[in-house]
Amino acid sequence: GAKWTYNGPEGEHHWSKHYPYCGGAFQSPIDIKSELLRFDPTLRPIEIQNYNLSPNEQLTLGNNGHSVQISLPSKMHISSLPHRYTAAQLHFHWGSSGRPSGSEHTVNSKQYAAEMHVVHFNSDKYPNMSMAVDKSDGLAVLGVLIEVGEFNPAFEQFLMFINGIKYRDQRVQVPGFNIRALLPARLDEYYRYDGSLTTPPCYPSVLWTIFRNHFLDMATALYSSHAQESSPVPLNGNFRKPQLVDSRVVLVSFKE
Ligand SMILES: NS(=O)(=O)c1c(F)c(F)c(S(=O)(=O)CCO)c(N[C@H]2CCCc3ccccc32)c1F
Ligand SMILES: [Zn+2]
Repeated sequence: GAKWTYNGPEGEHHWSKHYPYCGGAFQSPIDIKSELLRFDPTLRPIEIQNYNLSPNEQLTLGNNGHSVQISLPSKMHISSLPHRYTAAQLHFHWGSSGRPSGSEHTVNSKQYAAEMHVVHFNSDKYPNMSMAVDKSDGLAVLGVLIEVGEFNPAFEQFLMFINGIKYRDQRVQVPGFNIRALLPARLDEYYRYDGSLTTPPCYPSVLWTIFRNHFLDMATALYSSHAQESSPVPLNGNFRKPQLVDSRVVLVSFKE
């Protein structure tokens, strides 16, 4: 598709010119405000399968010019939703040196240092991500709000390789590790709402599950430009601003 960025003439306020859904309803992220919350006792703890990957497995860590992503094996999936949602990839959103906070979702307007998304597709109904990405029951994304705090060794499992993917379209193979360790201890406390991809084409196809915050120390220099480009463009501030909630309600699995 057309180029898009987080700032400037192809920034988020212009996305809807080429990607109409970006100007539509059910958009993500949102500011998760206390007054929107409705306790739902039917929300079960998230159950995930095969997240503990062996070091013999190779994962592809890549810089796609919009984020750092790790491709995930299809044995990883969420088993507690009405359909099986199979993992496709995980990626991050973060701030910049000038604006250190870079989470997409905010809680009562508090923006966290960063946010991790583990993207899954409904493999009961669709053969792959491409077929699922624009269907209303197509995707389920697990979101982790990340605070800068004591170092989490699990992130080190791939951060040590990040110098190999400084530029767009660079990829490296990294040994598998326990992806579960990137998620918070409690998978029973989360916010749940119907939303969208937070990047173009912004399809309203995502069942969002946002866990409470997490600790992480993530710092390194990445670029959204190719290695051969003379003037490197830093890859940072890759977060979209909160969107209109309209008449949506955010369900919550825990009492404040
Ligand atoms: N915040 S978000 O909405 O979860 C989100 C991102 F923010 C994000 F940057 C990406 S991206 O890295 O692929 C770069 C832009 O598409 C994705 N990719 C998804 C949706 C697009 C198609 C596709 C195909 C295979 C695997 C993953 C994906 C994304 F879902
Ligand atoms: Zn994301």
